Amino acid sequence: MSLYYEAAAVLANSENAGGSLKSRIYKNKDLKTSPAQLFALISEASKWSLVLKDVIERCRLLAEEKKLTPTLALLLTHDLLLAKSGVAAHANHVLKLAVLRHKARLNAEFTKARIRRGYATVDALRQAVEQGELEGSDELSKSLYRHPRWVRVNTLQTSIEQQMATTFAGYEKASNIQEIQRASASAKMYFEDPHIPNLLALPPKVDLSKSEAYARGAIILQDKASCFPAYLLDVGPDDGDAIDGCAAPGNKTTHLAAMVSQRNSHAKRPKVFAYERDKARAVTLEKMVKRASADSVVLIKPGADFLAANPESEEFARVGAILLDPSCSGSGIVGRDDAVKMHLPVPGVGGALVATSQNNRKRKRDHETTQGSKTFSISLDDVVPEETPLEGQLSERLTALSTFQLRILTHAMRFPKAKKITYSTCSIHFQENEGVVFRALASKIARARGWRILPRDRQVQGMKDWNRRGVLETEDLDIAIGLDRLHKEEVRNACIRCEKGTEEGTMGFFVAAFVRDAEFVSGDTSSHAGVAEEEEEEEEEEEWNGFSDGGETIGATSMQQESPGALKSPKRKRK
Ligand SMILES: C[S@@+](CC[C@H](N)C(=O)[O-])C[C@H]1O[C@@H](n2cnc3c(N)ncnc32)[C@H](O)[C@@H]1O
Repeated sequence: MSLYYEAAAVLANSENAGGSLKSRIYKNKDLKTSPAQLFALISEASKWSLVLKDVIERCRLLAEEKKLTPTLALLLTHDLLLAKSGVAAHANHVLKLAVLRHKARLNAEFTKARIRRGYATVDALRQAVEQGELEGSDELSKSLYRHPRWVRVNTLQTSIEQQMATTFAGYEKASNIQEIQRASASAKMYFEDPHIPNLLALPPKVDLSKSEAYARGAIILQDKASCFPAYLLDVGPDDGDAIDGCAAPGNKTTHLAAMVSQRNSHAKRPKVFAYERDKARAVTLEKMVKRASADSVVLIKPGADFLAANPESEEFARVGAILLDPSCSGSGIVGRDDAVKMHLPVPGVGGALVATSQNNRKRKRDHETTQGSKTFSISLDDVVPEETPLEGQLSERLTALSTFQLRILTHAMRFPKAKKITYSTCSIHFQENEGVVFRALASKIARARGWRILPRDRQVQGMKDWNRRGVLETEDLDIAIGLDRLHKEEVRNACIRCEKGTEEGTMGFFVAAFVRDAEFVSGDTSSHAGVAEEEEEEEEEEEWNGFSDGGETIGATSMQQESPGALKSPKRKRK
């Protein structure tokens, strides 16, 4: 019987504290029940919860059986009505008796619920539940544009052709993304993305977590927008090594590693240095990199602060490209559609009160049974969110974050051989996006080292074709001062945005790329580079106080410490 109590205890943590449902169950060594049995009960009961909630409320089960909580009632009713071997408890157990007493009424209400929904047989209803059709119609009416399940095919291990012939064999090809957004939530359909190579869109509840390809990292669940930075960086054979300055959990790192590997022969395959300041997140990064078979390309710097990386270090002498995806407000993040919703019955709601001529009580109307209903989402699988929305006073947070983001970006501009940088956030706020870009372009280091925006017409094809571009919130913004109208427009149009809840099916996102020409790259001839170095020396002490040479991390700060003060770089000890 511990099965039901333990399942109810797991579900009591609806905030998903401590990880996804799966990891919380499988990592809990104190459980008496088998993790597989517990996980199966919860995920099955949640799929059926929309129907069972209705059944339980109409039977007034909670009003009559005071020992049952809404969660216990749902789990027990599920097993009573739908599990092959019924309620898993001995015959006289108090919980089993509590539902068995109502078996006939629960069965009758279950039949009525099926008929009301228009399913001729239990098998037909079961199929609809499995395919998320009941939830689907509910959600579809709420939102026109459902968020697809984006799947990146990991070219370090496989190809899109191989995946079409195996993992997605039998899937129907959609002709546009809207077909995916409107399909039933677990329909076996795919759409090949026209902007990002090796990316597929699937309906949101297609369950790939049990597929062999997902388990071994051949496919990676990654939002379309999150694939933009590595693709826009467009690393080529002449770009040498790369850095991912803010790497965990590692989706962009492994994408970058795949692109670096694709474009270089094995013999001269460059490295990707992956910085992650947070030690716990660095552990996840290591796992993700290994699972994606990117460990021969990626060199992880666990617990290391990118701001403390010494650009002059010999180790980075070949770094030509830098990807920066720093912590941000997370305001573009889309709620997880793949999470399973648990609809709990509400005590005192429903009530199969039979109408009598005496008291003229009427059966409560359908809509009343849903009033006050409690619904929560549980995240079933182990996909790690890239960012967690940060809390606090928005304007203060934005000022602190954008100061930190600018420091990260201008630090990257100091790497002597770097000629490409992408800067991205999953934020929708101007201050963290175009605001940082304008400030970076106006910085002394950018001017001294010849950094400029990568204009739209020089971007890689898929990004050039993407129509949602940057915004300029106010014309007289101080950060845009010094740029003439045409240049401002060029920068705005070079910035790429994604909006959540649109027909494009992306999260809210921002990315821009910076480049500089060979004559500015140190060691590549040119008088410009000489002038740049002189100018830069002037500002060095004023703007960046550095750290120890050799890229050692000192005083790495944690995400929670990102107040403007805490975000200052540690001191550099000069030789
Ligand atoms: C938005 S997340 C990165 C998501 C990641 N790019 C991906 O696609 O999976 C930002 C990460 O940067 C890390 N971070 C923030 N500041 C850093 C710094 N100064 N040096 C290294 N890592 C940093 C945070 O701990 C966090 O894990």
